[in-house]
This record gives sequence, structure tokens and C-alpha cells, in this order.
Amino acid sequence: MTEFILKTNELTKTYGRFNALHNVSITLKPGKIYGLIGQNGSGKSTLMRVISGLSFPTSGDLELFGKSSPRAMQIERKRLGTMIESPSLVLNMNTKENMRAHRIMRGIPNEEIEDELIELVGLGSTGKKKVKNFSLGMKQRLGIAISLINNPELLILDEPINGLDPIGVMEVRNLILKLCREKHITILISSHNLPELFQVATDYIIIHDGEVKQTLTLEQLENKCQRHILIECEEPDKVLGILETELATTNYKVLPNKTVKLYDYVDRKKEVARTLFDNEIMYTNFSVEGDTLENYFLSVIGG
Ligand SMILES: Nc1ncnc2c1ncn2[C@@H]1O[C@H](COP(=O)(O)OP(=O)(O)OP(=O)(O)O)[C@@H](O)[C@H]1O
Repeated sequence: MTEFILKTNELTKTYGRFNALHNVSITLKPGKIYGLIGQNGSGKSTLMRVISGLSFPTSGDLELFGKSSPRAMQIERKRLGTMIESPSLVLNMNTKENMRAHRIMRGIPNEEIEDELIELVGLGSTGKKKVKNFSLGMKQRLGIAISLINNPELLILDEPINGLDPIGVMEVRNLILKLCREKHITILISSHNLPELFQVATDYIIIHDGEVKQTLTLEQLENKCQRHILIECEEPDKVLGILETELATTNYKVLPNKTVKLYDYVDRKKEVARTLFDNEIMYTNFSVEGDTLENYFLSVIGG
């Protein structure tokens, strides 16, 4: 298996003097769901367009499935599926007709893939119903089915849950998880809604004003957001001893910089401080940390 599906190195895209992307360096590994999170106008679609070959970078490099020459990339891009901005659907056609049109346009001979994908995205019962009468969620799922027609290894979905009602969101979310878990497709999905992405993504790329501000795994994000008491001290081992014997908790983490994160007693911090004091533990910092997803996102983008 390729170690990296995609690597970008200092990708920049300018429109006139405006930097839509600035020195974007990211890597995507197989089997993951990457959440590209940023406000409106932060550069999400631009990045997706450049990766998909719909737009050229002004400078910087792109490597797809280990290949970087323009000729090789043209071939490797056949391993991508994309739905950028709204799906391209013919409203006067039904599900099957839309699938067929796209299959023929892409030159894919396997007719069976049409029904397979229609079932996969849960549109098997739509029959003769025309797309113009579909809900937004159904249209998004049909768009995703179309983007899967070439059996892609990397799927790029630009705001697929934007504007959907809660049921539509849930259906698209479940579909994305299914594609990753059962079909082993790596997914890059953009949204301006971190709590929504939080339900599906395994990794996060935070973009703001065309710059990647942070990349982090789900575990790192959870750690950042989980409320805890932060204790910085000279002798963390002694602190742990007190936490276990006096406060009967092992729900803590010790960081290499002599810092203890305690996930219990967050709303009873005076009790912890008193216990440490009574046991003659000196600390240099004692504070409650951690945030909501939205606040964390805002702190990263400087809001
Ligand atoms: N063809 C273009 N010409 C000039 N400016 C552009 C062009 N395409 C995008 N931009 C600008 O680049 C910036 C990034 O746009 P982009 O569409 O990538 O943002 P986005 O994060 O996808 O936003 P949204 O969530 O609203 O879709 C925006 O300020 C946009 O106006």
C-alpha cells in the first residue's frame, strides 16, 4: 500500500494579488477521513480544486499516489472521485439515467456499477422519480454515487452536508463512514461546521485565509477539547501518588514537560488544590483547561 495518498508542498494559488492558498503543505494517508475545516472563503474549495486538477497552483508541488510529474498525475487522477461545490445532476432524469450518463461520459464499460452504487447510497427505491423532486440529501447522495463511478481510492467531497436537514446530515454521514470502513476509500471532506465533521473525521486540517493553521488527529483534538485540571510541578510522580491515594483517581495523563492533566474533579478544583497543599506539593501552574470544539477552532484561527 502507498504510504501517502497525497502530499502537497507549499502550494500557493493567487488570483491577481490575492492569495487564495498560501504555502499549503499537507499529507493524506490511506484509510482515513480528513476533515478540512475553515470558514467561508478560507480556501477549502480552492485546495480541493487544485488537488483534483480543476485548477492549477501558482507555485508549489503536488504528489499523488507517489507520482508528481504532470503526465503521471494525469493518470493518477483517475484514482480520484470528486464532488466539488454542487453535484452535476440532470434534474429531468431519474437516478439510473443520471448514473448512466456519467458512466458513459467517463468511459466506464461496467454497467453493473450503476445499480451497485445506487444501492450503496440508499437510492435503490427511487425508480422513475426525477431528480428535480429529490430532497437535497438525496441529491447529495446521488452526487456521491456519481463520484464513485470510477471506483476511486481518494474521494474529495466539498461541503457535502451543507444545507441538509438533520436526517440528510445523518444519511450522508453514515454513507461516508461506510465508504471508508467497507470500501477502504480515503476521504477528504470540507465543512465550516466542526461539530459536524467531528462525527466522521479521523484527522483534521484547519485552514484560514488560505493557510493551514493546524493539522491534528481526532485523539489530539479530543485531548485539546476535553476539560481538565492542568498541574505543572517539579515532581509529577508525587502528584500522581496523591491523586491516587487521597483523591482515588487514575483518570490523568502525564506529559513529558512535568505537567499532569487531571480529567476528574474539574468542577471541584479547590478540593484538588487543598489536597495538594495539605500534602506539601508545590506547583507552578494550576488551572482548568480545555474548550468546546467551536472555541478551540476559533482560538486556532485567531478569532
Ligand atoms: N476564480 C476566482 N477568482 C478570484 N477569487 C477567487 C476565485 N476563486 C476563489 N476566489 C477567492 O478565493 C478565496 C477562497 O475561496 P474558496 O472558494 O476556496 O473558499 P471556501 O473555503 O471554499 O469557501 P466556501 O465555504 O464559501 O465555499 C475566496 O476569497 C474567494 O473569493
